[in-house]
Amino acid sequence: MHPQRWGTPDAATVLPDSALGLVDLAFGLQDSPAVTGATPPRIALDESLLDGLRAIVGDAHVLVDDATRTLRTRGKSTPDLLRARAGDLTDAPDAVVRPSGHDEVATLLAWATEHRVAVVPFGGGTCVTGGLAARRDGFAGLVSLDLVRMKRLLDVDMVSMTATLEPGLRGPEAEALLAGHGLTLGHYPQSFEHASIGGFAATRSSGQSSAGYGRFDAMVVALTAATPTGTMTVGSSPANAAGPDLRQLLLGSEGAFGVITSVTVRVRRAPAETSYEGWRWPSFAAGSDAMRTLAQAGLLPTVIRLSDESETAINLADPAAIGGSGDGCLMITGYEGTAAQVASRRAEVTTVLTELGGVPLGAEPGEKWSHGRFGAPYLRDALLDHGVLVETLETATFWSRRERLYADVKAALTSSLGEGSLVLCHVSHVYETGCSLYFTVAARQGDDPIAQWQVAKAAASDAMIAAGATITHHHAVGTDHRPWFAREIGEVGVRVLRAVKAELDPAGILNPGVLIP
Ligand SMILES: Cc1cc2nc3c(=O)[nH]c(=O)nc-3n(C[C@H](O)[C@H](O)[C@H](O)COP(=O)(O)OP(=O)(O)OC[C@H]3O[C@@H](n4cnc5c(N)ncnc54)[C@H](O)[C@@H]3O)c2cc1C
Repeated sequence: MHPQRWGTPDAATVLPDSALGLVDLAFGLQDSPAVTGATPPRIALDESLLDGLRAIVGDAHVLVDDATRTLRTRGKSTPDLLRARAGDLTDAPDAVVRPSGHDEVATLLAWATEHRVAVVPFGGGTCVTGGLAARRDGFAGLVSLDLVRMKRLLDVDMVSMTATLEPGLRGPEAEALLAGHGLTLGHYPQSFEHASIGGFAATRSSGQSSAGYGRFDAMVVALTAATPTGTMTVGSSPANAAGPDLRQLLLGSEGAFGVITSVTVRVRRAPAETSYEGWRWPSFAAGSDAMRTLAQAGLLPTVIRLSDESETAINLADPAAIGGSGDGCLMITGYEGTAAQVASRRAEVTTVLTELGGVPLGAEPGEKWSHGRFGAPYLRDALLDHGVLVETLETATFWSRRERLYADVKAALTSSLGEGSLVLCHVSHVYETGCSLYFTVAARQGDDPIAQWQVAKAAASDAMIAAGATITHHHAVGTDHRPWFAREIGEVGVRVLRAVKAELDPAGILNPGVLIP
């Protein structure tokens, strides 16, 4: 991936004149070019430590060149991109180390413990919560443990419908391997094209088809992790009552407890048919109530998302048509499966949504959404180029608190970003008992856009905790969410996590400063 932008340069969004005119009107166009030619700081690891790494993974897999170190610096949140655009590479690792498999990872962790070297597991690098910006003070150096060589499909069990994957597989690579067996995982976060299997597990990711396939953590039946004090293999059966579920200790552990070296997931037959369509609702509340009705009746489609009035009006999915998308609230529904499954679920959903007052818009909005579903992050770069601050955040709550959460977070963002800012929202994931709200903001960049965003983010995070919601539904904790995470889980929860950390990583070499409050 480009070190200062999302994805690949070929896919970059070029804003059409119509959109540029609207951006100018809303925020005032300001040229905001990225600094080029910045180099990472001096390598802190001395030659004998680098030789130690080389002895474990081989000379070719210990990389210390500027370009590789730059590419493994931080993740892809807007503050990460703003720092990268400003030429700030202070979080660059001293070396990038690429193990070939579980045993080399385990040896690396033992070596790092002995030599007090901090280790940051690196999957796809799409983290948006500071989970790749570990603390380095008190350590002899910091290495990025890049899982890029661990890309095998280790096993397929067609009887149980499970597959065991190595962590370095990116979303499309995993899907391509599974497609060879007629299977799919069905996990499509917006970062799908670049994020990895290990990253999905380590952050408890949730994809756009979560209504049909479930969150990533719900797909995982077993996993193996190398920790500094030994290997943990968990998940001996589809379900059990053998004490607390230790899979859940590793899922969402963000590289702070161990490095996930294989993941066994539940898989499904690749869908023979897919069909996406749009619905219009008179209000966000009416559309949300319809989603709740479907979820509680057990009638969810594979994909369901609902934009609020502002997001519907702005129509971010299609840069060529920004600002031109009509009234009310747009809902996208999608169906995947056999032709019979698609037809029957679509008929059931259509009956319920029509009864509740939804207006069917046909296939066009659905197809447009499906076509552009991985493209929106490129729009952020185009807007950053023109001096617009763009960022997202997400949360989740129970249905009975949805309205308050929406109002409070929106008010917090609007008042802290000031007049002229845009705050957009959609319901991104739906459950029987509640849903996730995903906010996108845009504002004119001030002199210090990172501080500007941090103020807004803190206000929104306070509002989430005050409303009894979670600080994150699927982006994870990283470093950015740690203070609010501590408030969410309470003092005893914090002590439990610290105790686990002390047991699995007594020297604290794994992702220092990430996750654990
Ligand atoms: C544009 C954009 C869109 C996004 N959309 C979504 C979305 O729709 N849904 C969603 O859930 N998230 C989304 N994200 C967030 C991000 O893609 C997810 O958190 C993803 O799961 C991270 O995977 P990764 O492979 O890139 O992990 P990385 O960014 O490499 O790492 C994330 C964290 O996990 C740790 N880690 C990585 N691999 C391992 C491993 N094998 N063992 C232990 N620890 C490990 C890292 O140290 C880090 O702390 C989005 C991000 C961006 C930039």
